[in-house]
Amino acid sequence: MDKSKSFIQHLIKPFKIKSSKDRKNEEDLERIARQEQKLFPYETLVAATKDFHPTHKLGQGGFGPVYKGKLNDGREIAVKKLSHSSNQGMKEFMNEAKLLARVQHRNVVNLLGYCVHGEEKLLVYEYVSNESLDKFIFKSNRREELDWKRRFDIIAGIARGLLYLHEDSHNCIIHRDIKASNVLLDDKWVPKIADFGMARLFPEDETHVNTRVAGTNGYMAPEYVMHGNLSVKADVFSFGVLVLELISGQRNSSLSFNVDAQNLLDWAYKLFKKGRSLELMDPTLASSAATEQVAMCIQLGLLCTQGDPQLRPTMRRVVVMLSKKHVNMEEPSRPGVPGSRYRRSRRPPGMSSSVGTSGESDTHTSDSTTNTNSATATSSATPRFDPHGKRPMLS
Ligand SMILES: Nc1ncnc2c1ncn2[C@@H]1O[C@H](COP(=O)(O)OP(=O)(O)OP(=O)(O)O)[C@@H](O)[C@H]1O
Repeated sequence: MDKSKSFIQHLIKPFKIKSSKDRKNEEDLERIARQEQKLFPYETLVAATKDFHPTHKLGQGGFGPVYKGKLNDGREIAVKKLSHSSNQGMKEFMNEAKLLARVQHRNVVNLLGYCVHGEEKLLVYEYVSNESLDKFIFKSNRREELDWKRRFDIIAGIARGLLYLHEDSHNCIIHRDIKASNVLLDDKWVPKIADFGMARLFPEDETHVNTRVAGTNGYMAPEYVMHGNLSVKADVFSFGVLVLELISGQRNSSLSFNVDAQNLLDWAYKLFKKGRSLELMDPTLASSAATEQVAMCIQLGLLCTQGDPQLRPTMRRVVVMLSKKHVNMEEPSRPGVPGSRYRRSRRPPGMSSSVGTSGESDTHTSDSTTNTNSATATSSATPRFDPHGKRPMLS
């Protein structure tokens, strides 16, 4: 009986007059479908940025100019026009962008979608209203805006964002370019990691040489610079450098005062060994610092920048350490000598793209509980090159 009733209801359902609730549901579904598509019409971006007007330009990065825009629904966006040096085909670009647009986390700059127009390729990001971290920590007139609590929360947020990219997003994403200028701050000082997955959008072939220039930066893990061995531990190294920069207000690549050390890592290690870590601290933090927490973060920064990638903790362990009041931490060994970035060189044949999807050669396995080797660094004797454009020139 019940069965036949439901059969009849099923038959008459399509003929029922739609209620406003039904219509609303349908509209919602359409909206969700459109959002899922993540494909922005070019005209929408032209209107949002006032035809890419120079006054809307936020800056020029290595991948092309970035413009601020506002969508009709009021959302603010940042539109990155990829330079034509990306030799990726349209279909591949759309596939990769679609994949990256699924990467969503509070501590990464979310990619809202993408657009293709003729030869042009564009990425549409959520707009992050405050500036990048480097504009605060290295500028004497802005340092005070970041007291210790804010800096600690920023460290913890970046750690969570990186953990997500490494372990919790659909594919493992090794960022490769963690640095202060790639962390944007929102109006509540929440840190957002920018520029993840760019290597996926800029694959190279042997005939294509991108002229992206990157200067010395002091963030790159030595094993990556020297041997092209890429693993999540390269990001852990860069994260460690960033932690020590956030605490000291000094750039690793250029200490602004005279100390008996080659760079910030070396200085931090020497102070740590003498039991005087806190001397590393930015003087503007004196009144707000929780000294025990600062000392813990210095030790954490040193653990992350150890020369041996296998000794560096995973981001999962970093997040755990940061969430505890008291942690037993290992004694850090000597820091690695950070690498510099030079003009991109050609990629050797057979090198895969950067996101560590399974089956690619830049793979890793993350050990989420221990501090032992979680990186399966590539062990080829031939140096391998990062298709991001930040390559060492080894010859
Ligand atoms: N989502 C965003 N919201 C707000 N501003 C942004 C956003 N993305 C980028 N910007 C700004 O646009 C400018 C260019 O950024 P982009 O990331 O392209 O290059 P960069 O970080 O300056 O250099 P590089 O490409 O070498 O990392 C920067 O000033 C950055 O702060």
